[in-house]
Amino acid sequence: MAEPVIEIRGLSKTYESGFKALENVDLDIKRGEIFALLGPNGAGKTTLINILCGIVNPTGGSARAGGFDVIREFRAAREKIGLVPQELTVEPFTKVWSTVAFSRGLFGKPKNNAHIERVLKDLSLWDKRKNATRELSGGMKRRVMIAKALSHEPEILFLDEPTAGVDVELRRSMWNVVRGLREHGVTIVLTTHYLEEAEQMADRIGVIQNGEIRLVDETAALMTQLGEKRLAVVLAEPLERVPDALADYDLRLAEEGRRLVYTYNAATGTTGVKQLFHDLDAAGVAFVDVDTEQSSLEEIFVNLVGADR
Ligand SMILES: Nc1ncnc2c1ncn2[C@@H]1O[C@H](COP(=O)(O)OP(=O)(O)OP(=O)(O)O)[C@@H](O)[C@H]1O
Repeated sequence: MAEPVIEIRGLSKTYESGFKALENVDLDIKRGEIFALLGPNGAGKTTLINILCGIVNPTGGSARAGGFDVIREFRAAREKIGLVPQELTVEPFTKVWSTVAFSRGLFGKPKNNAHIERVLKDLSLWDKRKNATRELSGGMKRRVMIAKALSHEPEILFLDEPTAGVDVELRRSMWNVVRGLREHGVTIVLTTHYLEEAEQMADRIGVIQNGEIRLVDETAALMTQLGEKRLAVVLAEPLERVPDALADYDLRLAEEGRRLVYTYNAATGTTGVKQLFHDLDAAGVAFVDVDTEQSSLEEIFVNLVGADR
């Protein structure tokens, strides 16, 4: 495993109200990966990020970011981190260049115009550098927030729901921006409830629910290990019910009996598809076409977090 850039051990948070927002979280984030923290509202995603950024104090456990303890070595750890919070908070009248350069100054870093220029170019904001932020579109403002978070050359970038309330086109362009940042060596941790976003963007996904990490895995492995596949057989003649001869298969009729849907797990090795075709033939069920589909992360997620979602 690549060297972890974030190490979280037994981290817990009970708020003063007595509410347990995090319970005994263990998690390593690898250097250079895009990690998606996926969970329903109130799962504890922001609490976790806020602890790593020194905004919330944990009530148990420890965490290190970029090699520094986030509490005992707060300043050093914080310098390694760029945070893009959920809410858009840009100063309306300040010019893009100044607002980004100013953020760098807040970390006590010496001026570095070449770095600011590179960040603005990476985020396609270079042409807007002389504009006041209020003259920008919502998507551009969000990119300004990212530029600010990158101004002090952090190793780790936290994006708390980077595409909340953003349209599909902008969301896709944001995904490209984030992938580009990874190519420049930044480790990215993002929170999302958009499953598609985690699926499209992340190298690994951690599912968090009720303050506990339920599962961490490579996105691709998650998809195949947990992914059920479905085979839809398009029937020549609609059926009223599944023939008794096929009762041993996980079959259901769809589209008013015009499709017979077979569910199986592709990861188990034997799919049973060949035998099913044989048995369909033997039962005198004629078909004209087939399609397969793999379950999306959405379904996996719903199966995992169930009714609490
Ligand atoms: N200051 C606080 N005092 C008491 N409870 C809090 C406080 N901040 C957060 N919580 C509670 O902790 C839980 C986790 O909140 P958190 O913001 O970490 O969730 P989240 O996963 O980021 O949710 P969302 O996806 O809605 O942003 C929630 O039930 C929330 O109400």
